[in-house]
Amino acid sequence: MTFQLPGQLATQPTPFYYYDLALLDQTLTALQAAAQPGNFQVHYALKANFNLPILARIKAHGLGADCVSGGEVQRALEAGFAPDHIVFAGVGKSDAEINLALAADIFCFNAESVPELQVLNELAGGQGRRARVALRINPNVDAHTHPHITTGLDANKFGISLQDLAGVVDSLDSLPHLELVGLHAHIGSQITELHVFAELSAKLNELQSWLEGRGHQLPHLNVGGGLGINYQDPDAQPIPDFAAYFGMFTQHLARRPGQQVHVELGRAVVAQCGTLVSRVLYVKESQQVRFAILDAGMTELIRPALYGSHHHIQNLSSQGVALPYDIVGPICESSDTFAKGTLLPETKRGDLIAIRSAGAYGEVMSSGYNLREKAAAVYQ
Ligand SMILES: Cc1ncc(COP(=O)(O)O)c(C=O)c1O
Ligand SMILES: N[C@@H](CCCC[NH3+])C(=O)O
Repeated sequence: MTFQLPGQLATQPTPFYYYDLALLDQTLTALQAAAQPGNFQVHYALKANFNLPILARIKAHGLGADCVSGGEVQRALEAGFAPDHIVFAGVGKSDAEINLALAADIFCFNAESVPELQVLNELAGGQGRRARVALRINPNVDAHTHPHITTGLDANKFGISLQDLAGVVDSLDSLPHLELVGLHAHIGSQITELHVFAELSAKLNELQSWLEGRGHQLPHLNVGGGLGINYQDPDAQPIPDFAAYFGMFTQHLARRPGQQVHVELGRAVVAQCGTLVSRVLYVKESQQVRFAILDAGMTELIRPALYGSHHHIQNLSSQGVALPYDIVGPICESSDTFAKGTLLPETKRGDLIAIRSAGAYGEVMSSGYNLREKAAAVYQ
């Protein structure tokens, strides 16, 4: 499979995000084919991409929604996700956000600290409700990914550390408006070394037995998201290996009879269906470097500037001889660089450039820096 921009988009003003909805559908079909036989329930992590046409497809394939803000809870409801298919995580939920989610009667809050549990208890009581909570634990498992997107180590702000867990569980006795329904963990994103999920499972198994010993049965376990994608060669692997991902939990998680296991994938669902399409404004050759200056920049896709991330870049207009280019945007920052020394066919002003695998954490992280207009999203 090679990437092609639908012909009618060749005249679309650039930059824009192009979403291949057929690929999204194929991805969702493959995801559910891998999840359903093992009875895994997938809550899609809206933070990766919350555009309504994308959410409509995701909902149509039977996934739930994992949200990290009141805005995302509202967006999930607007997209038609049933409240009992919505979960809400986040280390800093505001009172207004908690009240909104309580009023909507969402399935579960993934709670991350004693002070948060206390506020949840008070606000649930104020609404005359009991809030279902899962304790997000910090298992201190290294996800072997970029440090900025590692979330399950002691040094990270996320979750309840294992040393504090006994105290947190004790505190539940004095919080009558909460109902403990599960354990939750999420150790990081863009994970490609799947053995880390075996380590996570082992930690969850230990904790589950310990909680049962204290009289807490858990109707559900939530193992988070994190499955990585192939940024180097998206055409070689447009659909992630979902079977391998679920296989890790089938093999290593000690699931109790009837227990639900939730996963919260974001990137693996939407990354490959999205492409940032841009045009070359100028080619500038200095003594050492040949720059291709695009009309898209870090304002449209910040991942390379923020994490040094690689995205596969193609010139869709040229078949010429390959030359090395530093591919940069128009923003007033030297970090506004998509790639250095990338080989592209000889490139000129007006050429269309595709920046691949941009469907997750692309458009959602865009900004108006330099008073830029938001890029359009087109769906085919
Ligand atoms: C709590 C939680 N769940 C799910 C996700 C989705 O992760 P990913 O896009 O890596 O699948 C994230 C983001 O890392 C997260 O923080
Ligand atoms: N924004 C990150 C992923 C963060 C995941 C959310 N915890 C990325 O682009 O890779």
